[in-house]
Amino acid sequence: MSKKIGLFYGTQTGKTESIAETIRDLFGDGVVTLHDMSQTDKSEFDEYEYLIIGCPTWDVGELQSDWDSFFPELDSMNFSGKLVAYFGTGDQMGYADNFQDAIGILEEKITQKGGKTVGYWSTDGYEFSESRALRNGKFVGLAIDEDNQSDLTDERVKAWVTQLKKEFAL
Ligand SMILES: Cc1cc2nc3c(=O)[nH]c(=O)nc-3n(C[C@H](O)[C@H](O)[C@H](O)COP(=O)(O)O)c2cc1C
Repeated sequence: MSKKIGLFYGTQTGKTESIAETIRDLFGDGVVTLHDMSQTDKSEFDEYEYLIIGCPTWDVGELQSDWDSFFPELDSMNFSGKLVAYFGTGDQMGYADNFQDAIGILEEKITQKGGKTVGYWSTDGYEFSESRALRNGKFVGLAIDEDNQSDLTDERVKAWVTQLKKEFAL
């Protein structure tokens, strides 16, 4: 296995895809390969020991549809030995009781299948009521809100990528 990072994302209206492209660019040439879950086979995960998982929350607390279709496949996959970082996009005002649930759902399953989570993210600066993405008071990964806080996106993504470079020990 190489020290390359596979970034697997789903998107409905393009916001998560745009963040995925920014993350790829910030890591620099040839480090991150993007995989759109609308056209991804589970064997493609085998190529990486470093993974970034991107998923927006849709339909009030649900996975984006491509991740939703793929979800049962995770049961037959093995993430042992892999470091896994998560990022989501969501709407903390419109869906305050389900903010970023999707990355919480994916992290729970992938951790059960042996993945080790990196890239936890503080909840400072967000206002919401409930989220399945919380672990010990932090988000399981980067929480982006393009609907209400797009002005903060660039600095959040930059800070998180800097953090990940250390946690992935690249
Ligand atoms: C019908 C609908 C349901 C949504 N449900 C949630 C939700 O439960 N939690 C959340 O955080 N965001 C929710 N959102 C906001 C989206 O996750 C957000 O706009 C996201 O950035 C879309 O990403 P995409 O463009 O990559 O699909 C919802 C948006 C819509 C239109």
